[in-house]
Amino acid sequence: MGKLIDGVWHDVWYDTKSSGGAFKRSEAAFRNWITADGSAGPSGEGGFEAESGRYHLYVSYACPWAHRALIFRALKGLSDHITVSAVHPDMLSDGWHFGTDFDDATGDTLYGLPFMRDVYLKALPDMSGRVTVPVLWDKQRETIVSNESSEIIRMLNSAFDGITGNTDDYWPADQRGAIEEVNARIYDTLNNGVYKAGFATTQSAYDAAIHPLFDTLDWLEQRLSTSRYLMGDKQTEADWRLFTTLIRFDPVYHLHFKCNRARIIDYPNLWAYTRDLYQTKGVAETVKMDHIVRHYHYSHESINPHRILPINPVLDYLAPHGRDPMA
Ligand SMILES: N[C@@H](CCC(=O)N[C@@H](CS)C(=O)NCC(=O)O)C(=O)O
Repeated sequence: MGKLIDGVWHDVWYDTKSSGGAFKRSEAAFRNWITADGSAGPSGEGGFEAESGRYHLYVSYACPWAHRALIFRALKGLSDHITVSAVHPDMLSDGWHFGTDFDDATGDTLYGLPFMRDVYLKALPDMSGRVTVPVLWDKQRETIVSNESSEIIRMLNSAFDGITGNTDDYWPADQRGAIEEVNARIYDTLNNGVYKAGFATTQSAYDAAIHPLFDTLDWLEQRLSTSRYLMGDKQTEADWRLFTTLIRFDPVYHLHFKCNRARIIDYPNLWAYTRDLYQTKGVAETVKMDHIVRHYHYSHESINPHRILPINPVLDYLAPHGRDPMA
C-alpha cells in the first residue's frame, strides 16, 4: 500500500493522524468521459469516442468500486467491447500488482506490466496520488480516461448504446435528483462508511461512523419493505452502488471492519434484495468471493496482522428471493 509522489512510489498507509483518527478517501485524478461522439463530458477533455475494442478496464474483483464498473459492463452487454485485466487480491507494500498465482487474477493483459502503478506512470510519468482501481484505459491514446467509478458507470450506462443496441437505463433523467439523494446517504454512511469504521484509529472516529451506518441499514430495510428496488420497480445505479457493499458485508465488513451490530442476513428485506440483485443476469459472474475475502484480510496488516482468513458463514445467494410480486 502506498502512493506516487512526482512519479516515485512511496510505501505509506493512510494518514489518519491529521484527521483525529478518521479515514478520508482522496479524490480521483483522471476525470475524462467516453461519449458516443467523442465530445467532452461533464469534466475533463474530449476525444474519447465510444468504439468497440478501444477501451480496457483494470479492476480488482475484491474492490467494491471496481465491482460497480464490472457490473455495468455485464448489464450493458459490453463484455465483447471492453476488455478487462484483474489484479491479484493481495495489496501489499507495492500496492496493487499483476501476479497471476490466484484464480482469475489475469495479469496485465495489455502491456505485461508488474504493478498497477506502472499503468498510472504510463499515462502520467510524474503522477502524484493514490494508485486505485478501477481504471478505464484508452488503448488508442494509451492513457487513463477515468479512475472514478461513479463516473465510469454513467459512461457505460449510455455511451455505447449505439454499438450494443442495449438501451437499458440505470440513470433515468426523470429520477436523477432522487437517485443522487439516495446515493449521497449510501455513499457516506455505507459504501465509504464501512471503511471509515474499519480504518478508524480512534474510538471516537469509529463511533462517528458506526451509528450512521446502522441507521442507514435500518432505513433501507424499511424502504425495501414496500419497494422492490430503491427507486421503485426498476433497477437504477443506486441499487448497484449499494449492492457491492451489501455483498461484502457479512463475509468481510461485519468482522474485519467491526460493523457487527447486525449482519445483512438479519434484515429480511435487505437480504432478499441482495439475492434479487445477485440473481440478475450476468451479475453472479462478477462476484468473486475468494478475491473479496482474501484481499481485505490479507492486505490490511494493521487490522489483521496474522493474515488469518476467517471461516465465514455459508450464504446461499441463489435461494429464491420472492421479490417479483412487488414489481
Ligand atoms: N474514487 C475511487 C475510489 C477507488 C478506490 O479507493 N479503490 C481502492 C480499492 S477498493 C484502491 O484502489 N485503493 C488503493 C489505495 O487507496 O491506495 C472510485 O470510486 O473509483
